[in-house]
Amino acid sequence: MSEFQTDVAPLHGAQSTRNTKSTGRDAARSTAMDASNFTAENDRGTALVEITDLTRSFSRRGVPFDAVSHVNLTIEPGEFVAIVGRSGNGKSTLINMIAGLVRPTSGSVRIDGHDISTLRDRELSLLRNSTIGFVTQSQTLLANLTVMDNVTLPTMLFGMSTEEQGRNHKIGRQPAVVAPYDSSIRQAAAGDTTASGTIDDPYMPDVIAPIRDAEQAVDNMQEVRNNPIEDRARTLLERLGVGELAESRPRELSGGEMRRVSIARSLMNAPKLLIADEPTGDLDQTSTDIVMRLLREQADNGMAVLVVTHDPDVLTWADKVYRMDAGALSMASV
Ligand SMILES: Nc1ncnc2c1ncn2[C@@H]1O[C@H](COP(=O)(O)OP(=O)(O)OP(=O)(O)O)[C@@H](O)[C@H]1O
Repeated sequence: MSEFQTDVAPLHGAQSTRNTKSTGRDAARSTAMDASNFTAENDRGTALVEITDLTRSFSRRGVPFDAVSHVNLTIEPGEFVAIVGRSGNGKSTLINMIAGLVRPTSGSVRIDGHDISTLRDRELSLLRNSTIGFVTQSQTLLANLTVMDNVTLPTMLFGMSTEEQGRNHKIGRQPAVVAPYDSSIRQAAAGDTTASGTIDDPYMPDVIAPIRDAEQAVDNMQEVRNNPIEDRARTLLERLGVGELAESRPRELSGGEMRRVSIARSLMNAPKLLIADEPTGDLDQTSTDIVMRLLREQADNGMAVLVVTHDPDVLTWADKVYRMDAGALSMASV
């Protein structure tokens, strides 16, 4: 077993989504988020993602059209799904609806047993922060933080103590950290005006959880030095081939390096569902293989992985490949 598997994989294995009963992560999460009336347990079946007859309409020059049209899709824990399709065919709109960033026109998205259309903004934010890791197509690292601070920042935003993090780590539990939803992190970085990637949607609710003491969280970064959270971040960065960049600033990184750092950040929370929009977009073959091997391992440890890609190399790692064509989703032959 590799060093990475020793240090990182047990976090996933210990709370495999194949076991959807209450886990240490659930307990820690509810404590840290004060969400006693909200659990992310999937008590309605085994599928982590259930999309039913999902449609999203936009209009262009006054003419309505379906960017996503009557899509049905189910993703089980441990399943690696890839979606391909030409530009403008609705892939990003679909994954943004799955992540709760864009409201459907009709149809439903059920994540981990919850119909997200029935959730209030705060509940949706909690579900997303506790369940989903999201790697966006655009770069969203915070320019005024180091790579290490970017990767560990999500663990700070809900204020779990270092002691608590260490306790959970020792027993193989997932610390109560938030999935790195890029916009919320961007907002958390006071004065950061360089990050991009805002999803501009008139129907998008304010689903970003209020970030308590975000600036203080950044100030408290030193507190997490030499603790299990930082160890995990470093292990992920090393696994992704960017470990030596931990103290660098994003402006010092290439596009492919930033992409890998974003992937590390998305995995910090060991989310039940990882959504990645073109995760290998800036990467050469070697780096693509490194990233895909890591994502494949996450799926093998129970994470549901959904990747949108134009990269044929990615498809060989997936369990299922779908094609998006004019908003309609169909199974693709690879
Ligand atoms: N907010 C919006 N308002 C109007 N039209 C939109 C909006 N967002 C997306 N669209 C349109 O919906 C269609 C699908 O866009 P989407 O970004 O989902 O495609 P995509 O398959 O992800 O493309 P790419 O591969 O280039 O990222 C496109 O025609 C796009 O112009």
